[in-house]
Amino acid sequence: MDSVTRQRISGARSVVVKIGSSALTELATGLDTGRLDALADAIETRMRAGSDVIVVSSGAIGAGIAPLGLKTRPQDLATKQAAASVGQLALAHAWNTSFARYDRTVGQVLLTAHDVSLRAHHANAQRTLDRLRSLGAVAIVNENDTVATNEIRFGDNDRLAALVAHLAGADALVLLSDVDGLYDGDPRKGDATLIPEVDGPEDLDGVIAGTGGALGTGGMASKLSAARLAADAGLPVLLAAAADADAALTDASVGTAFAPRAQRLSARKFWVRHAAEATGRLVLDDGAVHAVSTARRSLLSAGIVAVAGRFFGGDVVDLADQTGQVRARGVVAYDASEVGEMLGKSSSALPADLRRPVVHADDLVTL
Ligand SMILES: Nc1ncnc2c1ncn2[C@@H]1O[C@H](COP(=O)(O)OP(=O)(O)O)[C@@H](O)[C@H]1O
Ligand SMILES: N[C@@H](CCC(=O)OP(=O)(O)O)C(=O)O
Repeated sequence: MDSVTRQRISGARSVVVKIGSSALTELATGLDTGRLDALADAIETRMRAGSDVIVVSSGAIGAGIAPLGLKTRPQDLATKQAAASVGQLALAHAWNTSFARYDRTVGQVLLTAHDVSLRAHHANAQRTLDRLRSLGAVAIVNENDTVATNEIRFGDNDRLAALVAHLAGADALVLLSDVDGLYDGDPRKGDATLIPEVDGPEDLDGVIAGTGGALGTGGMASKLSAARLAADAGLPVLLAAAADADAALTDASVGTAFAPRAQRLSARKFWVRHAAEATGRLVLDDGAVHAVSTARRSLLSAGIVAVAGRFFGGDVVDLADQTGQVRARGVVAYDASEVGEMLGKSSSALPADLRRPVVHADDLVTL
């Protein structure tokens, strides 16, 4: 159990540790401060050994269920938000109390997907995280559930944690859950085998990533997509049980280790693929789909058959095929109204100032 990936995780200078609701809360009783203390112990040990740690803590909704007299995890947005507003207070207080045992100060950082989608906001979050770190405080990050609506949600904290790891320039991501790693099928549904190492997509062939527990949000599928996102950013990921936090944070000898891809995406391409909100959509004919997704060429106006949305040059747009499937994303060079005028025209038929590619290959990522 001493792969290069595990060595990178155990030796990482800066680590994002994400803790799932299922590891911190119980439906009937809410927040489990005993488990939270054990996690804070393991994190403090890692910090004293010289690493910077950012905590991404789920559990606000889970911690709000019992105090509000609810019996199950709410499904509608308003009740989820009410539960999160109650629970986030308890959660932040519990982390504060727990780290106070070590005279360690904590800071709460609540983010929306919007905050990391726009590069200006991105820099704000980055600055706060950076200053907390330099002041020796631990950032406790969560999604700002009370203002996030369905359209602008991260969706799950696994994704939030991977994006935070990227924007904070961390060296590794550790996902702690109620399950001790990735199995080839949902272990609650019968026999399943633990997969200790994932070195590339081929190791996921045949793996069934099922839904989460009564309190979790995205289940295993969201952990796998967060691992892919982190891999694109060049970060190794460890998925382990919160009960094994000690081992996970000392020698990374437990759980499933996901190797990063050999060549990380450039920061710009990473941002286009994973963080930015698309403000419009271009529909491409088959030739243009082939050009951008297989031949990795720039998108020219001749291959665009339709345009939707209000966007401006420099925004990120989705590139879809004619069945509606989004095949790529890229930074568009023109405003929506200009692209509307250029549809289907070859560059030579356009005025000189509209002859650049609509999306340059360097600004384009396939999905
Ligand atoms: N292939 C799989 N391997 C491991 N766990 C799986 C798999 N498919 C589904 N699961 C379930 O995913 C759950 C963890 O996801 P979730 O409840 O969302 O956790 P968290 O609250 O930590 O984010 C586990 O309890 C496990 O039962
Ligand atoms: N922001 C939400 C958690 C959302 C979430 O992804 O939960 P989980 O799947 O348990 O990591 C909360 O604090 O309840």
